Amino acid sequence: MARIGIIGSEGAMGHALAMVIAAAGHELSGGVDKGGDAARLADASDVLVDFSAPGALQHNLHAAIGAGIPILVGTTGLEDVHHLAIDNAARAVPVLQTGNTSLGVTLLAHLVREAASRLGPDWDIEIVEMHHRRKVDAPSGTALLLGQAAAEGRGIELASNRESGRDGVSGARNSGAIGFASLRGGTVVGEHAVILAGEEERLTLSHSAENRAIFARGAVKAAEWLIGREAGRYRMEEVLGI
Ligand SMILES: NC(=O)C1=CN([C@@H]2O[C@H](COP(=O)(O)OP(=O)(O)OC[C@H]3O[C@@H](n4cnc5c(N)ncnc54)[C@H](OP(=O)(O)O)[C@@H]3O)[C@@H](O)[C@H]2O)C=CC1
Ligand SMILES: O=C(O)C1=N[C@H](C(=O)O)C[C@H](O)C1
Repeated sequence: MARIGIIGSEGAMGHALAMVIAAAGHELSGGVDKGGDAARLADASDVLVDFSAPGALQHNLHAAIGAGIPILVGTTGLEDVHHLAIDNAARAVPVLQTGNTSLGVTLLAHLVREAASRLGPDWDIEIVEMHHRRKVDAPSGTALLLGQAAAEGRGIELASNRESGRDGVSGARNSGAIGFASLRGGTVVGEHAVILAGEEERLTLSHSAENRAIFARGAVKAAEWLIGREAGRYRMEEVLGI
């Protein structure tokens, strides 16, 4: 049994996590939201699970370091400065950051890497995602994770080949670009499709999340796995062994 502390405990993911933590026989050591004391929560926990907001990240990493415990970062909308902070924190404690903790998306990323590598640069890659109307960041963390997998398969950098938010006379598609399109509406939990468009044929690899429990189950698995590890930055693939 592990003592798991939730950052973002009153949010949609916080509620999904609390149910999975109880079902898995772990102890919910507490939860914090905006203005809460993450350091105190960390002192009472074996591991922190963060599904909150990018603005909270630095504070949460400090809390984990202060208590000497691992932290799983599921929050999306992260920028370079956040990834740098994660790299620094990972020198002191185990940290796992991922835009999607589900088994399905973790496997999908492998398939996308493989497809992008085998099909080569003549196949255009476009990533389409749809989420609920409350979502504040775009493209989704998952779309970016899948874009990163495609870029790795291609042997290119995502940052310099990324095209998103096309509008107006935006010009023809740049050769080798990885495109992103984001839809928002209703209560959609998470839909992602990676389209590889070639000459007169198209391959689509996709994932549909039907319930946030899939993210919560993966997050709890990752939290269990992180306890007792050496300091370092880990990936979801390592947790799931795929
Ligand atoms: N990696 C993955 O697999 C998944 C990632 N996510 C990501 O997780 C995050 C949360 O998603 P979701 O639960 O739907 O969002 P919600 O908006 O439902 O919940 C966010 C929670 O975080 C809290 N919060 C906001 N700012 C802070 C802060 N500075 N410190 C502590 N808590 C804070 C909010 O509290 P308050 O209301 O007081 O502001 C709220 O309780 C998003 O970034 C989302 O993209 C979501 C699903 C899966
Ligand atoms: O905000 C959400 O809800 C989700 N966020 C993650 C993302 O940005 O990809 C994961 C999932 O798709 C749900």
